[in-house]
Amino acid sequence: MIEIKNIHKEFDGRVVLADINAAFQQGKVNMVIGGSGTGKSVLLKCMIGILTPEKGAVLYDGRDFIKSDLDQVKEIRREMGVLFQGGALFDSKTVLENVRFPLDTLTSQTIEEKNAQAMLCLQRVGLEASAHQMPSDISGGMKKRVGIARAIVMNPKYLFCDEPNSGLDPLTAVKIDLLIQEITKEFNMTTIVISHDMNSVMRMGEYIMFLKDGHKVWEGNNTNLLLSDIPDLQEFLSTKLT
Ligand SMILES: Nc1ncnc2c1ncn2[C@@H]1O[C@H](COP(=O)(O)OP(=O)(O)OP(=O)(O)O)[C@@H](O)[C@H]1O
Repeated sequence: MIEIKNIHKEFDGRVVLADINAAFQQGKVNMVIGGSGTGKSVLLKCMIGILTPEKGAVLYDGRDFIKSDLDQVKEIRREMGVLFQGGALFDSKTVLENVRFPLDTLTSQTIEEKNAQAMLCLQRVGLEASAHQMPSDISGGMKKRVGIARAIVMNPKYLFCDEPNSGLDPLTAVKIDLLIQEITKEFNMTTIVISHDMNSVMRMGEYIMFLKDGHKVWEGNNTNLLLSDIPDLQEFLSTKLT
């Protein structure tokens, strides 16, 4: 489980996250939704340590990430997998080398062990046949799957996905959602997905947090989302569902 407590972040005096609290459950797909510029990515960056909030705590199974010493920060970081928006693959590396990259930088395994582990993850996402291709030679959906394989190569406890469906056609988006759902259950991970895509939210949002202007306005799940009578949420949904 990941808990965030009173996360407060500002840039040059402008508040972009105001006292955000949430508990993201293990074995579930937890989603952060909201309009553009409402603080979703800043929240994710505060959680994975790219940004430091002015106030608040991020607890990884009780371990306070922000207050941790360097050794514990490293330990928690090794337990995180991140699927960045756009995939963030290295163009000059093959698919296999991209997936192997975390193992190359964070482990002392032999090359054979690392290749075997990377191939297992590529098999898991159905891309073993593309191991030796370059990112420029594969489709957008395949790139996302490579990004997922790389995110899970260290057997993470916590998986973060920033807009996993952006730029994908609807059919490929469904496949990526299913894959994220399946691996969340398979590895019992705490998965956090940032999304704009209401189809995706309705498909897999077991816990959903709605942000508006840096405030948490609503939380719930995909069965009670449409029943909410919160005006800000209704307005957001009306722009997405029409
Ligand atoms: N490094 C930064 N310096 C200053 N302001 C920033 C920085 N990063 C984000 N912001 C501001 O913080 C606010 C929240 O941004 P954020 O990227 O979290 O939005 P978002 O909800 O993820 O939007 P989108 O869905 O469009 O990606 C925005 O007003 C943005 O301009």
